[in-house]
Amino acid sequence: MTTTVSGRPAAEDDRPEEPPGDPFDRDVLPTPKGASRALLRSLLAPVRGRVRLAAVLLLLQQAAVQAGPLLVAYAIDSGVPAVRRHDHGPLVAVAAGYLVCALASGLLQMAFVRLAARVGQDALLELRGRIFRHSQALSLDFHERYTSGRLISRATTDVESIRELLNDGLQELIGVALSVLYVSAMLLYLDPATGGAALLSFLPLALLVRSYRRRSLIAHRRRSTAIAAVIVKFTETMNGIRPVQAFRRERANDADFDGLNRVHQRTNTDTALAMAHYVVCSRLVANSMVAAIVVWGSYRVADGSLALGVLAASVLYLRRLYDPIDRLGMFLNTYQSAAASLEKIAGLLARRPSVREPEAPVALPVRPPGRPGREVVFDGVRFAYRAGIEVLPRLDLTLRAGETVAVVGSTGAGKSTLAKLLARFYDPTEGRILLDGVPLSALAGPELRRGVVMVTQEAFLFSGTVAENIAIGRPGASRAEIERAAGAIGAHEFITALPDGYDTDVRKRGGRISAGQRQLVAFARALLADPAVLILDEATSSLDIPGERAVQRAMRTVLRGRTAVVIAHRLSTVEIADRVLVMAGGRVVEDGVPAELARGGGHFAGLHRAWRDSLV
Ligand SMILES: Nc1ncnc2c1ncn2[C@@H]1O[C@H](COP(=O)(O)OP(=O)(O)OP(=O)(O)O)[C@@H](O)[C@H]1O
Repeated sequence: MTTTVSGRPAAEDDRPEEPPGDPFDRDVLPTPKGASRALLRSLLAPVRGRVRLAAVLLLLQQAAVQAGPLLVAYAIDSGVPAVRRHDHGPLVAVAAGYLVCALASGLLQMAFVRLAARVGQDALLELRGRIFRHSQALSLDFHERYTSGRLISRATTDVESIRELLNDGLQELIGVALSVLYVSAMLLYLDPATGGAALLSFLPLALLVRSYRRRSLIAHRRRSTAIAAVIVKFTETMNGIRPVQAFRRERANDADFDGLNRVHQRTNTDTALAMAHYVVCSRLVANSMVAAIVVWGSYRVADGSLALGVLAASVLYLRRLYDPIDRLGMFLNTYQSAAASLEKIAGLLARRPSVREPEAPVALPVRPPGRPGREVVFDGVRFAYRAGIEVLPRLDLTLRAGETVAVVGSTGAGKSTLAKLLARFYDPTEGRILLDGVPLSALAGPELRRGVVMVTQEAFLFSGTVAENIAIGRPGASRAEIERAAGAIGAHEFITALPDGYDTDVRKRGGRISAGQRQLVAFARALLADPAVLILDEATSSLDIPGERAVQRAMRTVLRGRTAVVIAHRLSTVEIADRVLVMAGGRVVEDGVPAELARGGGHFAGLHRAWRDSLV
């Protein structure tokens, strides 16, 4: 079995075309063949013209650089004998030529670097934008499994390694390739025997490069995975800093982080070791070759079959031939790092949203005036998050337009799943969900979001002002509309009491807005959105009595005049509902008017009694 730079078996590192198990357990998602290259091509396509111009600049710059030793040979073999004849012309011409070449090479280099930097930056701007847009468009099931830490790693460290390739790496590669071509041509021109011998030395060097590329790609893949793991741990810990501190998880987290950090350090060392191995071996080959050619050339100069100037120029050219081999190592290092990153980004960009926009969207029928909300039908709906583990076995359910439906049941009963299906965060595995007779899957995104809105438990606030947070419900809403919505919800008073009123930044003065107030802002947002169907995942965290009353009042306002589904955790919420659904094991086991069900002898009656007792 072959072993890798870090001593682990190579087999486990081989490119996972069809990796066993869950692809999300790995950092590299399955990528269609050639996707990395296609991605790079598509990034460079809009700047193709400038890439060509940059290549021409580099071509000319190399020609200026490589003219040096030829001028030296001319100076020794023609200039010096001419000086002996008191003819200074050739030597002056050599000096002038040298100066012109040096100047031209500097200016061309500067023009190239500026152009290449602009090309690289344009391509990266596009790539970062693509990663963001694509990630945002991917469905919830993807985000639940991929994690935001990995996405951050893709958009930062992976993009950064591609930046290095575009900025420095390509210049290195083109520079190396051109100088090898020029130098080989010059050597062959000066002395075909020496040139031929130098070219032969490329054979062991090519083998070295091949082996280095393989080792280094493996090392870089591991390194990029290790960085992502560090970022994932970091973001997860900081996002959950409250439970971390509440449960004194700091020590355990330190230990976990230390472990991941060390893996990262080790993978970094692995990439450096692979590079060092290559550099040492390539220098050994290069130096042995130069020594051999110098000895052989000296004998040829001694027996008169080679001019001294040609030997001197050949040795200068040989040095220039082998110098780029180190630089080639640098380039390969950058390239493999970028290739590993490109592979991961391509894998991410190859994911398609599992919840797709319809190809031929259908509009919702116009609501008759005065009719509140829309009718919702779950038609033979079955659902599994993961293949084989069915969470909703089969659901046939009709929610009448304008009805407020409370959904209750023990934890894991499937309440949130039902709500998320109705909000089309997921598509049913089988069956359809209809809104006034139109399948959700046939509604275009904006139409769906106007039709169905879900307010989640955590009542998330985005960075920005309170007014901006409410306006998310209806972009473009006027300040008066925002204030009216907040007033209807009963949030106006607390908002105006904030230091900058509606213009208070919710993040900067973090924590200033309490849990109950956050919910009120979320309700105001929903009221402004004015959807036909509102889904509300009631917060489980208990508020103080005035806070609770304010939220209850606000809830009544926001639910009025539409079809509403509330995942209820409180008796007071169930009591305002027209209908209650009791769920167990993914099925609706009871369905009726709350007061009637409470009088019966089923699940809900028990739950109702327990609630009442807890209030006494
Ligand atoms: N993202 C997910 N991936 C896989 N399984 C999930 C996912 N979300 C929920 N489940 C599973 O689906 C089942 C129903 O979960 P759901 O969240 O709908 O229950 P719930 O009634 O809303 O519970 P709770 O009141 O605790 O929120 C549970 O067995 C749960 O483990």
